[in-house]
Amino acid sequence: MYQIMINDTTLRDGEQAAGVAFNLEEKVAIAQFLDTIGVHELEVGIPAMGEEEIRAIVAIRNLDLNAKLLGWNRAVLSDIKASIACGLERVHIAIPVSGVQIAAKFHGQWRVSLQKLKDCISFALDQGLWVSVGGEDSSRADENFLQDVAMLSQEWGASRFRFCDTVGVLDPFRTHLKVKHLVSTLSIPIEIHTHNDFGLATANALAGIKAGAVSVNTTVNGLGERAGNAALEEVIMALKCIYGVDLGIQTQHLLKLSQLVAKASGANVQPWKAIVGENTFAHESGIHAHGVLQNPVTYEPYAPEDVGWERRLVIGKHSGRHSLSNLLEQHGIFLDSQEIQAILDVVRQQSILKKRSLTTEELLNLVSEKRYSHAT
Ligand SMILES: CC(=O)SCCNC(=O)CCNC(=O)[C@H](O)C(C)(C)COP(=O)(O)OP(=O)(O)OC[C@H]1O[C@@H](n2cnc3c(N)ncnc32)[C@H](O)[C@@H]1OP(=O)(O)O
Ligand SMILES: O=C(O)CCC(=O)C(=O)O
Repeated sequence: MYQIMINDTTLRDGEQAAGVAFNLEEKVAIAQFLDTIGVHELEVGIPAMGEEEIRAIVAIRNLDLNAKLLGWNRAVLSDIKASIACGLERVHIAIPVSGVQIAAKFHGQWRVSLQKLKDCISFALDQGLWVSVGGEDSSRADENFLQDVAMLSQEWGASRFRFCDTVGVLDPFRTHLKVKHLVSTLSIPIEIHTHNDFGLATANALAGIKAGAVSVNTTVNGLGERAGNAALEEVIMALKCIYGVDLGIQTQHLLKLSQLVAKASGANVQPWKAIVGENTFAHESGIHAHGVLQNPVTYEPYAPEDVGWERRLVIGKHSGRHSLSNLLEQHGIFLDSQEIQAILDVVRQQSILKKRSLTTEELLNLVSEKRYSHAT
């Protein structure tokens, strides 16, 4: 596969998640972290939002990061001027391309909106900026119209075109078809931007990449509009482990990054969230724990350290003898199989009553209450 670039939009589309508002320090810390681990490009925000946003973007720009920085703009000249005021050298200009969006936002006047796009690209180029164009709602657009807008963007001087599945309605097969078609007709690179309304954002992002997109938009934890975007950590790890494509990103820090963004966004990730959820390397079920004790590869697709986790064996309703003995032995407690089974029976009852697994302390108390501690 060709060189894939991540253009992370946690600081733009991620922050658009309803109820999320990063302050300047949080935006700076997230940008710095993303840069440190080697993310190639950051969509840092929307300068047109005004003073506060501009201050944060300027602070990020002043960090002199390795990552390229991109400002998001509408096809509105004052937006581009705001990006310039931030000192950004790269601007992304978005334009709706579906019938439904053009009707609702531009009263159907697609010629007017294309003229605005042309004027904005031309103005940005005159100012020496690098320009990317986004086809908002590309997935629902008429294919010929989308093609025309992309070709015109290229002709007018854009250096990249973003294919957006704005409301997350594609599946990987249709994503592949649509992106492949664009890739085969344009000479500028394609970026894929996907949403998770049907839980397919990461799969669709990968399908876009397979079809030839060389840049992919992600957000940490999949944060973003409605059901969110393709998650940075999922795209990176899927590319690495499923396709064997190493983006050169320091994946061992992905968990810490996730925690930083969860805190700043006030949105915790669910325990079963791929890569960064707290259950990712937690094994309770007896059959799984037994397998993992023999060889972790039985139930782990990659090593926990690869993303910053440690493996956890959890004792609860579904545990079996092997993991219980293993845990007790780590505390110097050696029981025979009858004793282990008796403890397991109580563990099951207590887990149901407490509606959770048992802590190590609870388990050790249980053993001593049951007077098995003599077996040490
Ligand atoms: C799919 C996406 O994620 S797109 C990104 C969406 N992100 C955001 O909206 C977050 C930040 N947005 C904001 O702070 C504000 O919406 C602003 C500053 C951009 C604009 O604010 P306001 O001037 O108050 O306008 P408001 O948000 O109510 O309406 C949007 C306006 O932008 C226009 N617009 C929307 N998209 C585009 C576009 N791509 N190009 C040009 N104009 C556009 C709309 O037609 C509407 O114009 P109108 O005021 O002439 O009717
Ligand atoms: O950049 C664009 O064109 C729009 C990006 C976006 O957030 C979307 O379409 O969901």
